Amino acid sequence: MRVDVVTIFPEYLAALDVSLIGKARRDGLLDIRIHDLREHTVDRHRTVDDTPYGGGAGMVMKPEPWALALEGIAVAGAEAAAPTAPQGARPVLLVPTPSGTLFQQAVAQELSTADHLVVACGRYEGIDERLFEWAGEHFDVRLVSLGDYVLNGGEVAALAMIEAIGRLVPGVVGNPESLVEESHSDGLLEYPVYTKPSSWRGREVPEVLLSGDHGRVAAWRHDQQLERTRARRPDLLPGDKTAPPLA
Ligand SMILES: COc1cccc(COC(=O)c2cn[nH]c2)c1
Repeated sequence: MRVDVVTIFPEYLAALDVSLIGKARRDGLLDIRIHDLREHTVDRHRTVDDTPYGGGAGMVMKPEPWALALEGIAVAGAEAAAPTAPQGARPVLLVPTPSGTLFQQAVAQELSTADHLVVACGRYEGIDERLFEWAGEHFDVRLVSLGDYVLNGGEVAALAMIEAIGRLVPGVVGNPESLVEESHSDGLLEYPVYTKPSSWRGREVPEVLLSGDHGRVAAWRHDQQLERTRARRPDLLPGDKTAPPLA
């Protein structure tokens, strides 16, 4: 998968050189390229923002530098896209924004199958809306929120989304088994985990986990997932949300 990130703070994305994502880059599984939006300005002051029409506080990002940056990527990307990419498979333009649809594991799963992801990191009060209208002609535009809170810019959200998506690309995570039993992969929260020592500061590991009875362990883990999900995220449970508390 090719991933282009456009930002006015390229150094923010240095974290993508570390750990599993960094290794996937070095192994060629993820072709991640960071672009400085200011390289695509046309004035001496390298202006990327201006005051909002209609007034109000803050600044709005100008559409032209973004269009120039994205054109450079989309055109270049078209040549460099994986030869197996189906003709006309438009790149996904992923825009982290408080006004987007909620980013969830299902979205990460879907986007992990894309050939080309372009992530636009907005700042200030946002990007001129016409940029997204223009981009819709060349990209599959996805305005996505990490959650109901506001960050100063899209970079932190981009790191989270790229990690959530990238780790699902085949080969990035060594043992794909570890992707199966994760929180949200089966719609429930993850069960509690334990490791050595079996007795720690007077606290014991649940006996069932030491029993060697895989059937009992699996049943206990599933019960724990249900209990945790009921307690912390009843919204994830299908059907009647007011299920009576566990006995
Ligand atoms: C594209 O325009 C903007 C404007 C303002 C901030 C941001 C950064 O994203 C967030 O703040 C965010 C993402 N998910 N939850 C919060 C982008």
